[in-house]
Amino acid sequence: MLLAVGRLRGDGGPEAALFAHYNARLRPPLRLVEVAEAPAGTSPAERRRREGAALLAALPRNAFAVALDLGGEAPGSEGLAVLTARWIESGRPLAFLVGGAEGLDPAVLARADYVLSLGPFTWPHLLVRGLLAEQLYRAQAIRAGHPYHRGGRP
Ligand SMILES: C[S@@+](CC[C@H](N)C(=O)[O-])C[C@H]1O[C@@H](n2cnc3c(N)ncnc32)[C@H](O)[C@@H]1O
Repeated sequence: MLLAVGRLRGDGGPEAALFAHYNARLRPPLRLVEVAEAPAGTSPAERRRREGAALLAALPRNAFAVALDLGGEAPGSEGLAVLTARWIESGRPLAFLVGGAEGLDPAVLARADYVLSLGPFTWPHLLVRGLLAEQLYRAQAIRAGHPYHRGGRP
C-alpha cells in the first residue's frame, strides 16, 4: 500500500496520471490510501504531528513500513531491487509512507522499518507518488531481468 498525505481532487491532474501509469505496471499494484492534510494555519510541527498520527492510524500493525524522507538511505535502483526482494520475502504487507508539505513526523520515522530517500532534492509530495511507483517498477524489472532497466554506464 501507499499511505500518503494529501487528497487529490477531481481527476488528480498530471501527478495522478503519472502515479497511475507506473502503478498499473506493478504486480501487485499499490493500494493508495490518502490521509487529509492538516488545516493551513497550524504550525509546521502541529501539521506534522496530526498528519503523522493519521498515517500511523491507517498503517496495518504488522506492516513493513518504508518512510519516504530526504534523510533516509539512498540505495539506488539496483539496491532497491535487492531490498524489495527481501521485503517481499519477509511476508509482511509492505507500506510506503509519504509525508505532506511539512514532511513526516518523527513518530512516523521512529515506526519505520526503513527510511528511503529519493536523493537530496526536495520533491513535491504529490509527485513523489509517481517517482516511487516508477522506481518500484524499475526494481521489479531488475528482479525479473527485464530490459526496461539499462544499468550500464559508459
Ligand atoms: C515537500 S516534501 C517535505 C519537505 C520537508 N521540508 C522535509 O524536509 O521533509 C513532502 C514529502 O515528500 C517526500 N519527499 C520529498 N522529497 C523526497 C526525497 N528526495 N526523498 C524521499 N522522500 C521525499 C517525503 O515523504 C516528504 O515528507
